[in-house]
Amino acid sequence: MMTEQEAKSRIDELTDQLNHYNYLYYQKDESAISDYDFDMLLKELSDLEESNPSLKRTDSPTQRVGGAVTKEFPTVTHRYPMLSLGNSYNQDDLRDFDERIRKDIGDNFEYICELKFDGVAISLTYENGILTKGVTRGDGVQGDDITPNVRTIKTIPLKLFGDNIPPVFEVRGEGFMSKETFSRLNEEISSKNIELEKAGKALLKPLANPRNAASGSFKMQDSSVVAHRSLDCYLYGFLGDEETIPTHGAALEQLKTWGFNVSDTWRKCDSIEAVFEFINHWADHRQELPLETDGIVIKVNSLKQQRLLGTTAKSPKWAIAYKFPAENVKTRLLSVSYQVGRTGAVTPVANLESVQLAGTTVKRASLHNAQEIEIRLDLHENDMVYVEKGGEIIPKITGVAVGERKDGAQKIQFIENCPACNSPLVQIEGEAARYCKNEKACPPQVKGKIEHFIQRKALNVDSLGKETIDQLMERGLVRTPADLYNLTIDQLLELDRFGQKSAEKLVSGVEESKNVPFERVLFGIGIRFVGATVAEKLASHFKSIDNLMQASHDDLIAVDEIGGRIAESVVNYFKDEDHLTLINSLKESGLQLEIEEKEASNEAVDLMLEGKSFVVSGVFENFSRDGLKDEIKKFGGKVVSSISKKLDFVVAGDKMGPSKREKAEKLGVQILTEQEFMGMIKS
Ligand SMILES: NC(=O)c1ccc[n+]([C@@H]2O[C@H](COP(=O)([O-])OP(=O)(O)OC[C@H]3O[C@@H](n4cnc5c(N)ncnc54)[C@H](O)[C@@H]3O)[C@@H](O)[C@H]2O)c1
Ligand SMILES: [Zn+2]
Repeated sequence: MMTEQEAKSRIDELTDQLNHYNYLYYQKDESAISDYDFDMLLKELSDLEESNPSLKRTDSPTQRVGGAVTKEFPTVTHRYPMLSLGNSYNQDDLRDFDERIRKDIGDNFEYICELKFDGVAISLTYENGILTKGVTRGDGVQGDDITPNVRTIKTIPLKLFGDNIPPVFEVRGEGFMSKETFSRLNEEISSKNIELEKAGKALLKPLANPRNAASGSFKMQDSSVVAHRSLDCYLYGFLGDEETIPTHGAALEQLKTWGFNVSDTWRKCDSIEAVFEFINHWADHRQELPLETDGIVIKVNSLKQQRLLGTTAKSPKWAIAYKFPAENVKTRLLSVSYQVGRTGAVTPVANLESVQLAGTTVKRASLHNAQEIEIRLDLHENDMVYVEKGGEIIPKITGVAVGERKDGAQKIQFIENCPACNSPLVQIEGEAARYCKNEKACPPQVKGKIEHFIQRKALNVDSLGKETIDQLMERGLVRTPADLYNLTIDQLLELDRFGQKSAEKLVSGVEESKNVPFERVLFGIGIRFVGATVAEKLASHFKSIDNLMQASHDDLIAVDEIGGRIAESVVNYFKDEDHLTLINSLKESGLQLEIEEKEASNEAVDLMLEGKSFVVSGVFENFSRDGLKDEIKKFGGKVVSSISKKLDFVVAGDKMGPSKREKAEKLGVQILTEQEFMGMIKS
């Protein structure tokens, strides 16, 4: 237990600290700590105050809305105070909330659940159907009159149409910046910074996150600049003097009919369990929304019951926010390391002080390229950085807490030499990446080429693992993919952790890869820009590696979907002596370097699918979708696009849509697996 003295000093400390964070957050649009950390400190303060009521300060952040009015705009007193919301982070908190409500109004009530849009609260006043005022929340009692800025939002109606419009009323909503606009603005800043950097001028600061960007934009003096920021707004509340609307849900519907932008994501929930379902759904899907959300807002539906429940000084008792676990945290940059890929592209990776983010421990974040490091983020050694988890697996750094940078910290400069082989790096015109051009001797590039060659979509030698490749390279047994075909069991037995069984398995895996069709071999040799699909196109057009090697730039671009960049890369590839040696030795080892020519015996191909119609759906292991269609046609079958009663077969691959499957089943169309189809055409 704390002594009273300890409690007092902690309460003082927290009060000052949180008031300072509020000041930065609401006045400067800066987040010095994460929202989650802020909320935890606030909770600590509120718990301490509860057990020591006499120590509570009059300026406590637990008692008031965090913002304030500014001097830049006229001040407006709100007709109805604009409050904050109570917070919760887990189901228990929500059950407590539900219990409190039951105690006050009994069991007969419903909730409306909405998304908690992450922007800034605004209040709009309409008089005789005309927008007359747009005001910020300010300190909750008074706000800034930002009407000209609010008018730049295209989805806010300036004049209302419809029935039953009250003579005077207020709507509340969240002004926000979409994720797309946020990235666009940051890209603009980034390209301006390239010029500023060239001119030796001070760089512009990138926007830290959409919320702070929206808040900063609403407070700008020049509304034409605000207009360029393409702000938007979702409305979620109606306030009027007449009691004409019975429920919150009805109010949302009414607002929509009057032309307000109401997000369709809200739902009525008749129990706290249904609320949990709503939360779980959006926890998985909120990344798909065009704007950021930081939680869910749960409100008692009946406006009469809302009035019965009332409010505290800071927030309504009939509503609560549930916040998603943090997906944006701040941590320290420890160092930047560089990785060299198969193509020689060097990618920087940030090593971070490990931190919990959305349920996982994060130690690394991708940094993309030199421009990202030096210009967009302007990273310095030991910077505190904001890390965010988007859809990708590797989190990314979204911004830097510039205020916390240590004096004299050095700017981070992208390396000039390859970290693996020390060759000078080069920048290719029109590309953001820097490359190590020592492709034949730079170890990670050599290794990357072999890994590319043996992957499933290429030669599919799954008995060869990364560590084995390392060992084979170290012992000089393998330098190019062609060397794989000369490996002997005896050589393999020399390797660490290799027994007779694994050695045999590897050799037979390599042997089997000789049956892999030409297009996959072509993909496997790893010509730049020749991915699996391009390889297939080239293979089916040129039929053999010999024809392809003789093809000119013009021959190549004459092929469907082959552009100049690919053509140039192919032509250059075959100019290299070492590549020709590789091809020759693959040929000698007996790999498939031409399409098995079935045309010659075309007459002999049984048209065993003649008169049958097929729909092809999903992803296949042995064919591309087009390849499979060709196969059907070759055997006399007909490929159609939609499933009907007349259809004979559906060939179903991986990821076939469930609705298609359902339809086929309903119409009694026979569904074939890839294997079954292959069985049909086997002669
Ligand atoms: N990182 C920091 O330094 C820092 C500092 C201060 C505050 N904060 C964050 O801000 C929070 C406090 O801000 P607050 O007082 O604005 O409370 P809040 O953001 O937790 O909740 C109230 C606000 O939610 C918004 N909202 C979004 N969708 C809504 C909907 N459908 N219905 C109703 N309201 C909706 C409204 O703007 C409303 O004013 C803190 O909990 C903290 O997370 C962070
Ligand atoms: Zn290198």
